[in-house]
This record gives sequence, C-alpha cells and structure tokens, in this order.
Amino acid sequence: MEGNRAYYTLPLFRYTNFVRFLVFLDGVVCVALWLAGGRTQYLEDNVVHFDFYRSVFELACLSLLRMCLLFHFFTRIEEISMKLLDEPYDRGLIKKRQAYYVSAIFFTLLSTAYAVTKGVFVLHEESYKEMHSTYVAVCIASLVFSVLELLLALAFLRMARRLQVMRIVHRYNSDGQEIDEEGNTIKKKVNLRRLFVMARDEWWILGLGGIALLVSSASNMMAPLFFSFVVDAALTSIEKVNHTVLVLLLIYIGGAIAAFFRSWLFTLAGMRFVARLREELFAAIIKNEIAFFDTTRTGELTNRLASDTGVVQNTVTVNISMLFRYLLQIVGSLSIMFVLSAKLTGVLLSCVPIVSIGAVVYGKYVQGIQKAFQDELATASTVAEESISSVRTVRMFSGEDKSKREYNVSIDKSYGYGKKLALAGGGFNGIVGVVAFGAIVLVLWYGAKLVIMEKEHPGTGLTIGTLTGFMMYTLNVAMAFAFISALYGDFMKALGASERIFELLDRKSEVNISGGKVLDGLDGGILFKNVTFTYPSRPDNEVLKEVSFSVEPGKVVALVGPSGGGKSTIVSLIERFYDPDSGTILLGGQDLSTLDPRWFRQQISMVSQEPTLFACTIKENIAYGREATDEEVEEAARQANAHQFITEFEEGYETMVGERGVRLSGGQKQRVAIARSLIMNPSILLLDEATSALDAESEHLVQEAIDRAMKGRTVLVIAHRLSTVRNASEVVVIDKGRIAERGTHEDLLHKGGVYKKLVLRQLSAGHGHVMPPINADTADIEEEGSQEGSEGSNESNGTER
Ligand SMILES: Nc1ncnc2c1ncn2[C@@H]1O[C@H](COP(=O)(O)OP(=O)(O)OP(=O)(O)O)[C@@H](O)[C@H]1O
Repeated sequence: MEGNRAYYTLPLFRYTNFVRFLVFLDGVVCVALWLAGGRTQYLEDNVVHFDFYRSVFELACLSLLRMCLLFHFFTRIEEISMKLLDEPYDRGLIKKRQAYYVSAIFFTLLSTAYAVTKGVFVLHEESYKEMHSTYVAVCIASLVFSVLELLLALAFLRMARRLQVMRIVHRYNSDGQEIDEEGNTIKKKVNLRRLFVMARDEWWILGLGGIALLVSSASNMMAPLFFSFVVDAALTSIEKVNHTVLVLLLIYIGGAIAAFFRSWLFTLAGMRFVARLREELFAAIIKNEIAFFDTTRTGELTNRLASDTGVVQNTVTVNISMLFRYLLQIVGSLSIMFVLSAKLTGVLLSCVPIVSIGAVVYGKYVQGIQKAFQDELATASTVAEESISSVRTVRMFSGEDKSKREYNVSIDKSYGYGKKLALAGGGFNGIVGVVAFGAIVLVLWYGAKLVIMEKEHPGTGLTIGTLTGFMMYTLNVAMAFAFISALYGDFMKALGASERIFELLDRKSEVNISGGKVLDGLDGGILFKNVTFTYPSRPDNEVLKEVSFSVEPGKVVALVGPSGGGKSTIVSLIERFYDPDSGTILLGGQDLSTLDPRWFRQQISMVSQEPTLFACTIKENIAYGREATDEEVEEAARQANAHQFITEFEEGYETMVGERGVRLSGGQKQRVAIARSLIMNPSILLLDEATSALDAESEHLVQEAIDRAMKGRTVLVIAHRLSTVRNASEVVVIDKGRIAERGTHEDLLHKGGVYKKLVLRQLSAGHGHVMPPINADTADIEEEGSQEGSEGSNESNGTER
C-alpha cells in the first residue's frame, strides 16, 4: 500500500435503506398473508384452479418479484450515483442509471396498475365476500405497497443527489490504519466479534462445552415440571410418587454431570485463550520501537498484560456460555410456562418492561462510573509500581510520604467512584427486588385464584402441582434475568479492556526488530551523514543537527562534550533504537535502515555506564545475547576480569543476581556486562565510560577489561577519561547537537576551542575525567598560563590511575 487512500461509506439510516426495507416488508407481508389464508388444500386449490376474481396467488408472486427486482434496481442506482459523484460526466454510467431508473418506474407502474385492476374487479364482482379475510388483506397490501413503491421510485433520483452531502469519507494511511483529517489515526472500532474470532483455536472446546450446556439446561428446564408432577402425584398414589421422584433424580444427576463438563470445558477454553492472548500481547509490546517505551508508562503496559487480558478471558468463554445458558433458561422456561398456563404467564410478562427499562438506565449509569473507577485504579497502580520499583531512590530522598500521598490521591478518587457504584448497585437491587418480588406475589395470588377455580370447575384453572412448577419456572426466569443484567456489565468491561488490548496488538512498530539485508561480514566502519534527530517524545527539541562524522574500521573515536549535548543519542541511533529525521547512517557502507536489525545488533555490543542485569544466574546473564557453552562463558568472564569474583561466590556462575539474588557492586556489574558483550564477539563496540567513581582497584579492573575488549575492534566511546581521549584516533566534540570540533587530542588542545575548555575545566577540578557536569558555555576559563602549567601535572594524575 502506498500513500493515503480514501473510501466513502453511507450512513445506515438513509433513503435507499428505507426503500429496501419497505420492499422487503412488501414481499414478506404479502406471502405471509397468502400462506396464512387457509388450509393446504385451499392453498393448492388457489394455485391449481386459478381464478382471477378469487385467487391471490399471483399477487403474492408479484410481490416477491417486486421485492427481488426493486431491491436490485435501487441498489444499482445508488451504486452508480455514488460513482457519478466522482465522475459526473461519465456518459456510460449516466445511461446505465437511467436504464435502471426507468425500469424501476415502469415495473412499479405496471404492478400498481395490476393491483388496481384486480381491486376493481374484486370489488365489482363482490368476490371479496367469498374470499378468505387474509386474501382480501393481500389485495389491499399489494395495492398499498405498489403505490408506495411507485412514489418512492419516482423520488429516488432526487434522493440520489443528496448522497453528495450524506457520504462519509474514511481515509487510510499507508499502514492501512484509518486516519482523520489531520492525519491522526482513528481508533479501530472494537467489537466482541473480533474477540471471538481470536478464540478460534478454542472453538472445538467451546463446541463440546456447548453440548454439555444444552444437556444441563435441558435438565434445568425439565426439573420443575417433574417437581410439579411429584406434587400432583402425592395426591394420588405412592407408586406414582416413587416413579416420578426417580425420574426427577435421574434428571438432576444427568444435569449435574453435564454441568461439570460445561464448567470445566468453558473454563479450560478461557485459560487457553488468555495464555495465548498474553503471549501475543507481550510479543506485540516488546517489538515496539524504543520511542514507544519513552512515552508509555511501564505500569500501564503490565496492567494491560495482567488485568485487561483477565477481563477478556471470561467474556469469550465463561460469560458467553452463561449468556446462552440464561437465554435458554428464559426461552425454555417461558415456553413451558405458556403451556402450563398462558394466563398466568401473561400476568408475569406484564411486569417485564418495568424491570427492563430500569436495567437499561442503570446499566448506562453504572458503565460510566465503572470506567472512571477503572481508570483511577490504573493510575494508582502505575504510581505504586513506579514507587516500588524505585524504592531506593524513594528512600534516599525520604520520599515515602510523597509516594503515599500520590497513591492515596488516586485511591481516594477511585473510592469516590466506588461509593457511587455501591449506592447505584444497592438502589438498583432494592428497586428491582421490590418489582421482581411484587411480580412473584402477583403471580402467586392469581395462581391461587386459578387453583380455587379448578376445584370449583375442573378444567378451568390450575392444579396445585402445576402452580408449584410454574412458580419454580418464574424463579428460574427471574434469576436468569438478574444474571444477564450482571453479564451485561461484564461485557461492557470486556469491550473497554479489549479496546486497549487491540490498540496494542494492532500497533505497527516504526522500527522493525528483524527483516532486511544480512551482509557476509561487517568491516565495522560507521558513517554519519547530515543526521538530524528529534526524540518523538519531545518534538520541539532538536537533539542532533546535521551531524556528520565517520569511524574508520578498527579505529577508536571518542565522543566528548558537555552534558545533554547528544552523545548518548548518537549511540542510540547506531543501535537503531530510533530512526533519524533526516540524513543517513551507514554501517559497513550500507544504509542502517536497510540492514536486518537482528543481524547488525549481533555485530554491535554496547557497554553502558549503568548496565542492567536480568534477574537470573550470572551465566545466563553473560550468555544473554547468544547460546554459549560453559567454556565460552568462562572465557568471556576471564577476559572481562570477572572470573575471579564470580568463582568466589558459593554458587559460582549459577549465582542468582538481580532483584531476588545477590547484589553486585557497580564495578562487578560492569565487568559482567563487558563479558556479556565480549561473548558476542562484536565488530563494533559502543562504550559509555563510567563517570561514577569506582574505587581504584575496581576501576583498574574495569579499565583493563575495557582496554582488552577494545583491541581489534571499531570503537565509539563516550569518553570521560583523559587516557581514553589521548589514545583515540579522533576526538569528536558534540555541543548542543552539533559537531563543535574534530581532531586528535593534541590538535584540539592547540586549537584552543571548546575541547580545551573542557579539559582545563576538568583538570582544574583535579581528576582525570573530561566530561560532565561541564557546560562549555558557562565554564570559566582559567588564565592561560596557569592552565598550561596545571595541564601537564594534572594530566599525568588522570592517566596514571
Ligand atoms: N529518551 C529521550 N526522550 C526525550 N529526550 C531525550 C531522551 N534522551 C535524551 N533526551 C534529550 O536529548 C538531549 C541529548 O541527550 P543525550 O543523552 O544524548 O546527551 P549526552 O550528551 O549523552 O548527555 P550526558 O553526557 O549527560 O549523558 C538532552 O536534551 C536530553 O534531555
């Protein structure tokens, strides 16, 4: 798909659909009236011995024909009119439309003429007196529909012109997502159907569960009937009672077994579905580009994985089974109740509209509060997660009270909505209770009246047994209604949750995690050509401006510059965490965006200042990037000066690190991270030297490991140490997103620009780091003479370490 596309649709409530509906009604009404008009013999006679004055068979056929033809004509006229809006001078289309229009009018005119003629003859001959009443109705209906359709057909062209203002435009971007006029993507409409389609793999389990559901529902339906038989049998003989009770018992046992299967199978399907959904959702989340994670809170994502999927799980399985169960229960019970006593059922049904209206109004109100309640709860859990995961920082700044306050604000808000929910729930239950029990009492009173009538005039009322059964069915129906109204809330909740899930599932990552060219080898050269970049999360802040530089294969280039200048951003771009806004980045002479990210990330290793280790064993951490043997892991650890401290742990390489394991020191962590990089044997090494001071011994070990790692590789290092910049082939000074200076350490010192200021500032601070928190613009420059003097002495301080 290339570029934006646009489609038009029409609103549902429009002229054509109204005409279509009428034409459909015409066909159905005329045929139904004709069929309802008598016994089979009579119908046959009507066809075989056709009599123009008395038969209406041809009117029913004519009506069916009208239905088919007019449906087709009107649909085509509308379609052509839509096309003509975009191509108003297409003569072919105009002629076609005229042909359909004339045909529609001609046909409706003919059929009106026929209906009028028939009506006149029927009236004149007074044959309507001998016709079945529904046949007379067919004549009238046919006349009315024909005239109506003729009028509507005449007005159709005029209405077709209004399509221009009625049509709704839908624009789609190149990814196939619907967008609005400003180009923002419009959220896809979610419906439960999509959820059910997703549960495709579970359909067979649901099918089996459905069979069990039918059996258990049938048992539920039959039980009250046999209950009433038992009561009536009690008035006759014990044998009859024994027999009926036995049957009742069998019905209950069968129902219980079916209920077990129903419950097991539907729950199982739900579990399977949610497990798969979680896997898919996690895969969809983790594949997103880094910019997505910059703008989305972790708490929100984990919430979707854990709770939204849980809400959806029940909907497509357990809830849908309950819905069917209760619907069956209502339909089945009401049918049996009709058979038992139509009068009593009529009394009961008269109460239903009152309860239903109340349920709908309540449902709408609760839905709104429920959403607000969930939103506040989600905010609260995000606050909680952030505070708990950064508990050290919280403790450091004694921020417990602040975190508590933030959490409490959200919880208090959600409690506010919770209070409203509780009141609404209570009120509804109370009111529905009064109405529902009122209805039951009414039915009981009327039923008792019928029992008395039966006693006085047998055959006119109800037996006690039937009334008992009837009351049980009434309770069945009432319970089913109550559960269905509760299910309605669950379905609404699931709709909300599925909307959030689908939003993530449908999201297309702007930077794919795999796919693209794989080269035979990588020579390690890096080239930045006029790269400009802005973080998507901060669109008004251009971080890199027209940056161009290169790193020759096998060389070491040092990036230096004031904090916030854009050094780490350059490294992120090489890892293709983000794509530049303009300009190109070449890796081994190839445009980075054409290379397979999975492949080139194997060729690049990065060691950052504060590496993150996963909550698993040291061995697993070192072999995170690829499968490796124990020997390879050990060798990498030796190279990284980590072997010794690892073997000093009781469990050696199997020692758990991270949240629930041992806490490694900063230097140890760095060395494990270096081993993790070395095991990949990368062509390119991206290094962010530590600014945080390690103790001398630790720094020495880390530095030694880094020096070893750098050998024979292309290295881009964000340098903080003077020794590093001195040994680099080139130093690139990045200041406010631009390259301020480039050259060797000596060249740049002689130049006397930003770099020199940085070095002097650092040296005057008395340590060998070249970097933050210096800001070149504000750095005070010491007197030239004293600077030169101090430079020499301090420099050696810096490099001797
Ligand atoms: N993920 C991000 N989203 C938005 N802005 C960011 C992001 N990361 C960095 N920035 C901004 O980009 C600018 C450059 O940041 P960068 O981390 O590249 O600087 P740096 O030179 O590496 O600084 P330091 O030496 O302090 O690490 C800064 O203004 C920073 O606020």
